[in-house]
Parts: sequence; structure tokens; C-alpha cells
Amino acid sequence: MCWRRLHQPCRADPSRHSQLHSLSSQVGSLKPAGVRTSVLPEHKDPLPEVGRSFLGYASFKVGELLKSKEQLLALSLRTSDGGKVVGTIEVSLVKMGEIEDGEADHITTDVQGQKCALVCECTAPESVSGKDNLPFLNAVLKNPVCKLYRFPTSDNKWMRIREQMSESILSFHIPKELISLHIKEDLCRNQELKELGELSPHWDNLRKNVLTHCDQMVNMYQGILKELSKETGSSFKSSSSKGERTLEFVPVNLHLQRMHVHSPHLKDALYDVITVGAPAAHFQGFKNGGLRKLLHRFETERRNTEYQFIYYSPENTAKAKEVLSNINQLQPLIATYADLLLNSASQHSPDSLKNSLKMLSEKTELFVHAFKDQLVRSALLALYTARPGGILKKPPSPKNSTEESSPQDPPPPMKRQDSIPHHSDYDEEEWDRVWANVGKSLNCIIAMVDKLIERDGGSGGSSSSKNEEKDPSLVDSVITHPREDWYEQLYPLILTLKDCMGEVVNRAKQSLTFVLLQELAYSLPQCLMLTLRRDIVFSQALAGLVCGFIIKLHASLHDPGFLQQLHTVGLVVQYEGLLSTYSDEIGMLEDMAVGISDLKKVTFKITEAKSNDVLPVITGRREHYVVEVKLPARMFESLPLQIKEGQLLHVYPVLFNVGINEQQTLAERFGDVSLQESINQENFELLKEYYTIFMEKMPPDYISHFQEQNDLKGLLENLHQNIQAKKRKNVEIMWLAATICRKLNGIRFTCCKSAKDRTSMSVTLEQCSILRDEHQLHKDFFIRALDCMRREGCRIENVLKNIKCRKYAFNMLQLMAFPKYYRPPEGTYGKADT
Ligand SMILES: O=P(O)(O)O[C@H]1[C@H](O)[C@@H](O)[C@H](O)[C@H](O)[C@@H]1OP(=O)(O)O
Repeated sequence: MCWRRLHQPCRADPSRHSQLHSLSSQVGSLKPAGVRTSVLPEHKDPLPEVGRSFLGYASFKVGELLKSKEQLLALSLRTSDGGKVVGTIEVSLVKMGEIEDGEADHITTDVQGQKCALVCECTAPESVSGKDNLPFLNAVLKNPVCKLYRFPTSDNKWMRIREQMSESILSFHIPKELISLHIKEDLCRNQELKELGELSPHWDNLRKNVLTHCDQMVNMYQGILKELSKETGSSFKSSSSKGERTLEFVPVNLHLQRMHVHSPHLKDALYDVITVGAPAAHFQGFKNGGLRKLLHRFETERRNTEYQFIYYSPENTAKAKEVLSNINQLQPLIATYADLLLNSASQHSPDSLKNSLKMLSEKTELFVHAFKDQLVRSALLALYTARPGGILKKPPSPKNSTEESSPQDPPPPMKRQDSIPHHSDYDEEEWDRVWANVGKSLNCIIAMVDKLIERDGGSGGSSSSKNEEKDPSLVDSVITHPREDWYEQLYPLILTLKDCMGEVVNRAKQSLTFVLLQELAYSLPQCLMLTLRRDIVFSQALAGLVCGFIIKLHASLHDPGFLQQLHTVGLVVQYEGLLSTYSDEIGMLEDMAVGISDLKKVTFKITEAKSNDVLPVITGRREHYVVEVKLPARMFESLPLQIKEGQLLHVYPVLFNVGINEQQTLAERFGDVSLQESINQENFELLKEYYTIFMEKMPPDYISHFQEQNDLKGLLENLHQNIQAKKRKNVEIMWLAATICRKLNGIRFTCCKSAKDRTSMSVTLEQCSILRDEHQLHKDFFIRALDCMRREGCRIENVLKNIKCRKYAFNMLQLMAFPKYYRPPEGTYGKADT
């Protein structure tokens, strides 16, 4: 690392001669050096000339400093004529991590005359756990801002802090990936709606209407994707662009906020927080509230409107989508394995034949299993009644096993269709026969393979353990007509399997698409706008999560405990919300709560990077996404087997919100804080559940050591009491939740509307509290360090890059309503055009 400019000549402070802050020293320019001076107590002479402002000088060679045992030099401070010794100066090496090609400059901070910390600024990023991680992290993190501080510890030593803030290219990459998937999913659904076959006029009109709107939606997503694709290389959406329509899917002001601490007696430590604007649909606005309320209201209304469409619960609709997606994945796979089997047969290779059969059997069993649900059966019946002339005496019920005896079920649907004659030739058992035929034809293939291998002199029967399940008539027909050409023997059976499968797929797809039609049919534009809103909020939340996950992974790769936790338990992801339950921010919080909860649908998979493209890849659909994170070969190799084998890694998102500004005061006095209370209560339960799984699944050795180090139970109890206490602006909740998250190796987030002002107050407070509690920051320096970080640190740069002005957007009146430690120092806040 190098300093462009070194310490300014020292100016003697006429009022305080005992301690000087900085001094002109001809220090070389390789490493930053900390400088401490003192004046000899007996020195009574008037100050030497040089404008009375220079106390003296000293010089040294950088090499000497580097070679010195303590990396510290004690030098005599001499008057400018080289005569008298007027004091001493200590120069010590401040090694803040390696920086290549870095530029640095220094700023002296002087908080109301108290010299508390040396702050340096530099532009180069820092390696976290070895330089080798850098290229991979650099592919994700952009435009780092670094600040270096020195603060005294309680035993009068120095701790060195490196604060770093970086944007992420994932801010744009993830939304683009996700929108592409939405387009794919919706195009496929629209196609399936078109292929639903002939419907009676009522349903046909409904379908046409749905298709018109859905096509418009797809066009809209395509338009947004096109606009976003123009933003090549972008990695930051500023708070002032919150409401821009084309950037709606992009998270606001997303950054990694990192604190790297080197303290004298302790191991170096790294503290990361992802800061981001609360995931919310700013362009759509909050006049009618946010997702939590909108979804609830929509579902209640839909449930109570019982004509024109059939009510399927959100769980059933989700199940229909899942089965459809399984079918779409499994059918081509089975076809491929069936062809592989034929290929092995034509090569007359018993081993290869057995292997292909094994794979074919596994996938076909999954396929058959996918249709076991009662939903398919009831949907088939519903679709039958929607065909021209098809009506039942008894209306279909969309019940499934979980819903079967719910007394609140809505009355039977389809009341308005009694103009269609009541006759039915619907054969309820036909589906069972079609479905069972897939299993039968598989059994037939298994029997034939066994037979062929046996006749060939191999160990027949080994290819299947299910002989007892085979259909005897089919087996007989195989045995009584043996032929020696394997391919010819198997070909007709494979053809039958494919035909049977085609029949099942056709029926099931149509019936389940009919279920999806019901979801869209009610209150069409509103329903699609809700989906859009949810997609937008989810996209912002996911971009942050993927960023947090990758950073956590890189920072903890060397920790076997973490890796074990990752694949056996999964990671807790804790969001600290600072939104107020008043006015528009109620809607934001309602959006955020759903967006964060939706992250449960995400799992991660770590793969080996095969090229320079290390950006994550997303697959899946709205109900479930898999994010593939790539690691370079050497890092990938060091992972536990389970992770290398592609095990899906889970996340457990939790949100705790405490409004802190003047709006929250209004909410507490004249409004309603119940939203915040219920969110905190619900999420406390989720956090407790995670802790229980953690305790159950981690090995006993790990747990006993963990318990010795951390009183998680006590912290959870404390958090619970604070949530129950319903105290105003109870910021203790945030501190406890964050502490629990850190102790559980989780991923930390802090959010407010823009992640600029309140977030900056909170992360700097968190950083200084960690320094005080974990690194013995001298108690007299707590406030000074806090003010220093807020005045000179990365977060004021965050404000600058968002609104082109170095002022937190608070006024005096607002700040009076803030909890004490959330107020920035004088001169750093004021009217800012946000
Ligand atoms: O980063 P935020 O705290 O969401 O910024 C707020 C700020 O807290 C508030 O005092 C000010 O009046 C503005 O509303 C800020 O939000 P912007 O989104 O306008 O930056």
C-alpha cells in the first residue's frame, strides 16, 4: 500500500502541548505509519522559530522501521536548527492488509479538538482469506471504498480497523437472470393454456381474456429485460433512482459493508453487513399498502367469490405448478434414459443395459409418484365439467389431503353453470388405469431385461428387486416369445412406455393448467399486478441474498465448522429493518416482509467454475429457485463431499424491524405499531426454529464447544423478552438479533428505505459496539470513534455517491426523535436533496 501524501507538518497546539497529533516526518512511502508525539515535560523554552508553529522534526528510513523488531521507532524530536531535543516521537508500522495498485490519502480527524483516530482513505480492495479469493470476489464486488482507522484499546494499545464498502455487480445480474426465468415460465404457461383443448363458452372466454393479459405481461417483462440489458457493467442503483420503472427489479443502494479489525492481542476479525434499501415496489407505490396486506386481502376476496371460477387454495395452486414443472423435467429425462436403454440393447452390453435400466426405473418411479396427489384427480374432474357438454351431477372438489376436513372450505363452485345438461359419462377410474399403465410398462421392461440377461448367461434378476410387483400377464407374454435380438425385444416395450407416459402427461398437464387458469381468472389485472409486485420485491431481495451468500462463503471457506453447518443445517440470514410503521413506510415494510419470507424458496448449490465466468446462475420457477455459485477448482476441492456432490444448501431468512425516526414517534403516539410487533414475533419463532435445528443437527463436540463460548439460549430469551416488552423504539431488539446472527455464523443485513442515512447510523453503531465489546475499544473513545466513522468513513461516501452531497438527510427536529446513538455528529447532516 502506498500513501500519496504523507503527514502534514505538525502544528503545535498552543493550548495543549502535551500531545501532538501529526508531524512532518520524512517517512518513506511504502506502508502507512502511525505517529505519536510527546513534548518533553521539562522543556520550558519558548518554541523555536519557523513561525512558532513547528515544534521540531525527526527523520528515519522506512527500511529501519520495517526491520525493527517491534515495528516501532522512538525518535528524538529536534528543533528546526537541529539543536535541542524538544520531545520524542514514536513511529509505528500500520499494516492494514496488502493493497496492490492502491492509492491512499490521509485525512486527520479532529473531533471537536480531540485527536482520536487516524483515518486513511484508499481505493484498493483487500484480500479476505488469502489473495487467491480476490479475482473471484472482484468479479462480484466493484468500486471499493476503504478507510483505515486507529483507535486506542482499554490497555492503551492501538487497534487498527479497515472499513470497506463495495458495490456488487449482482445488483443487476440477478434481476436479469430472474426476469429471463419469469419470461420462460410465463411463456410456457401461456402455451399450456392455449393447449388446454376445447372448452365450453364460459371457460373459453375466460381463457381468451387471461391469455390477452398474460401476453401483455410477458411483453412487459421482455421490455424491462431489454432495458436492463443495456446497463452492461452496472453495479449500483442509487437511492434517487428508487422509483425508476425500468430499474424496479434492481435493489437500491446495495453494498457490502465490511470491518476488518486487527487488535493487539486478538486474532484478526472480519465483520460483514450487507446494506440495501428495503426490497419494495417503489414505482407501484404504497397507497394501498404493501404485499403482506395486498396478498391477504386478495386471497380473502378470492376465496369468498364463488362463481365464474373454481377456488383453489394458494397451496394447491403452488402444487399444480410444482407437478407441472416436475412433468416437464421428467418426461424428456425418461425419454432419454429409454433411448439409452435401447442403445445398450443394440450394443448387447449387459452392464450397460443394467445401468440404463436403473436410471430409467428411478426416473419413472419419480414420475409415477408425481401424480399420486388427489389434486390431479379433482382437477381432471373439474376440467371434464368445463368441456363442452361435460357437467357432473356432483361438482368437483379441489380438496387434497391437507385440506380434506377443513370446516371453513368454501361452498362447492360452479353454481352458475346449471344451464348445461346434467348427464355424465365421466369414468373416474379411467385416470387410474392410464396412470397405472406407466408402472406396468416399466415392470414389463424390467422383466424383459432380466430375461435377456439371464438367457445370455448373466446374473439375471439383479436388474430389479421388484419381480414380485410385475404384472404376471405381461411377464408371461415376454417369456413365452423370446427373441435373441435385445433391441428388437425391448423396442416395442419402450414404445409402449413412451405412449403411456404421453397419455398421462397430456391429461395431467391439461388438468393442472386448468387449475392455473382459475388462479388467473379472478380479478385478472389485479392478480397480475400482484404477481409483478411480488416478482419485483423478490428480485431485489434475491440480489442481496446472493451477494451475502457469496461473500459469506468466501470469507468462511477455511472454517470446517461453517462448512459443516452449511450443508447440515443451512444458514440463517438476518435482516435488520429500520422502517417506520407510518405512512408509505408501512407499505414498504409489508413488501419487505413478504420479499424476505419468499427467500425460503431459494436454495444454493456450489459447483466448480469451468471458465472465467464465475457469475451465479439461477434455475427454477417462482415456487423454487436454485442458485448455482461457482468456485475455482482449488477452492471447490477443499469443500466437504456433500457440498461437492451438489447437495442443496438452505437459507433461513428472518426479519426484525424497529422504526427509529420521527415517523415512528408518530406511529407510536397516534398510529399503529402492530405490524412491527407481529413481524418481530413471527420472526422470533423462525429464529428459534433455526436454533433448534442447529442444535439438533450439528455434531455434539461442536455443540458443546459452541455452548461454552456462547450463551445463545440466554440471548434468545433476552430477545424474546424485548419483543414482548413492547417498549418504544426498542433498539435492543436489533442489537440482540444481530448478535445472535453473528454467533450463528449467519448473513447480516441492514435496511431502511434507501440504505443511506438510517442504515449508515446503524452499521457504524454496530461496528463501534463490536469494537467495544469484542476488541476492547477504550471506553473514552467509543463516541469519538462513532463520530469519526460517520464523519469520515465509508458511509458518508455512500451518501455522496447516492445524492452527490456529503450530508445525511436529517434535520435537527428529526434527530431529536432518534435514539441517542443513532444521531450523527454536528456538521454531517442537514438539508439534502434526496
Ligand atoms: O436512507 P434513509 O434513512 O431511508 O433516508 C431517508 C432519511 O432517513 C430521511 O430523513 C429523509 O427525509 C429522506 O426521506 C431519506 O430517504 P431518501 O430515500 O429520500 O434518501
